[in-house]
Amino acid sequence: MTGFCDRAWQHTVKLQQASLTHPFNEELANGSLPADRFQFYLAQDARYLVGFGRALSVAAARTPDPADLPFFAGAAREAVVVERELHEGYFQRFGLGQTELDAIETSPTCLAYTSYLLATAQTDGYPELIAALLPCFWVYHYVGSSILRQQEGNGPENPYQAWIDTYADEDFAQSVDTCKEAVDRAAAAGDEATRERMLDRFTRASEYEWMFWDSAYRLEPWPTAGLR
Ligand SMILES: Cc1ncc(CO)c(N)n1
Repeated sequence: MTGFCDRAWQHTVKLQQASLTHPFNEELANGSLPADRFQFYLAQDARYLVGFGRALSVAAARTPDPADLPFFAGAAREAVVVERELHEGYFQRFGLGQTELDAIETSPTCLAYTSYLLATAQTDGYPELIAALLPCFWVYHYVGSSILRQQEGNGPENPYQAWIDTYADEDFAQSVDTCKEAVDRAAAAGDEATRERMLDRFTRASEYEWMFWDSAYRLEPWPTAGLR
């Protein structure tokens, strides 16, 4: 029998494919992505990761299965500490200091996605929350590992290689598997209405993943910025 996660991926397969072939990721893969778009992405992602870490901490606190607690608490730490180190490396490489970062305003999409995860953590049940958190792992590993596979053997130095390697990594693959197992268990323990809501949260988060790259590629401004 196929589990919830396999069905959820099938349900969103067009979206996942579109994330992979988005110009942001195609240009990241061949190294041609303009630095300002990657810098904008990093500034947004640094803020996103704090919200993601908070939502993961809520999942750790609320899991009915103590065996899942170390995973969610550990993932919260990874999001805030380890991925932050990846960012720091890039901030140095691009000469981005706190002043430059502060000058990049949190984008509408970054705020929407982060707020969505925090609202889900606050108001939804545990199964819906972890279904919303799963694409954050799965989509990144899918994109990172697909890019790495495409790159096989070719090789001038790509400035984005550290990013690609982080998400293609075996440790990150392990996180995807652990999260999928927790989501499949929560889906199996719930009723059909719960699974419907889980699918909705999974789909919405997958949409936000696509939008996050798209918004960085467009250096998404606030349409109201001129009205302040
Ligand atoms: C937007 C986004 N989603 C997922 C990840 C993976 O942790 C990330 N760094 N940023």
